[in-house]
Amino acid sequence: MTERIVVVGAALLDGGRLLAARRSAPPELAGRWELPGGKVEAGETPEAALVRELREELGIETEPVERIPGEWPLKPPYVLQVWTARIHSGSGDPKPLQDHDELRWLAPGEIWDVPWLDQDVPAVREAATRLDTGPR
Ligand SMILES: Nc1nc2c([nH]c(=O)n2[C@H]2C[C@H](O)[C@@H](COP(=O)(O)OP(=O)(O)OP(=O)(O)O)O2)c(=O)[nH]1
Repeated sequence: MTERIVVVGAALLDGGRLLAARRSAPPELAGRWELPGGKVEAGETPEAALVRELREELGIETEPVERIPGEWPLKPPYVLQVWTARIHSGSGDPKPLQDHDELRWLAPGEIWDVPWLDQDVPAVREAATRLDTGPR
């Protein structure tokens, strides 16, 4: 069996906008934009990993809403799964505490204004279709 490690990404939706995060490391990914998140650890559910990663990386408390159907290959053995998520009220604004050096809330017409990681493009396309109906 080949090892397969799930990376969870958050499509954080707020006010009809999607949060994009610019990676600061490693060098081959730095400067490109992604959905914040990270690797699911042993014994952890993807939803718990998402909440933990967003707390660590952005300093926010969040709630996963729904899994976006599909799974996208990253550098083996990693695969990307994406959940839409919302920020708890009173949690404050996300801050680039770890792994990122800039954050942007993208309105529907701005989704393709940032250079996403190539492997994130199909997932972002799916996430963008949820903007109209996402939490406000
Ligand atoms: N978080 C995240 N990682 C992504 C995306 N697209 C993509 O190729 N990756 C890659 C980058 C990394 O090689 C891997 C996830 O690593 P990470 O650095 O975000 O995860 P982590 O916090 O758990 O990592 P670590 O520092 O604990 O090793 O997946 C994405 O949209 N979000």
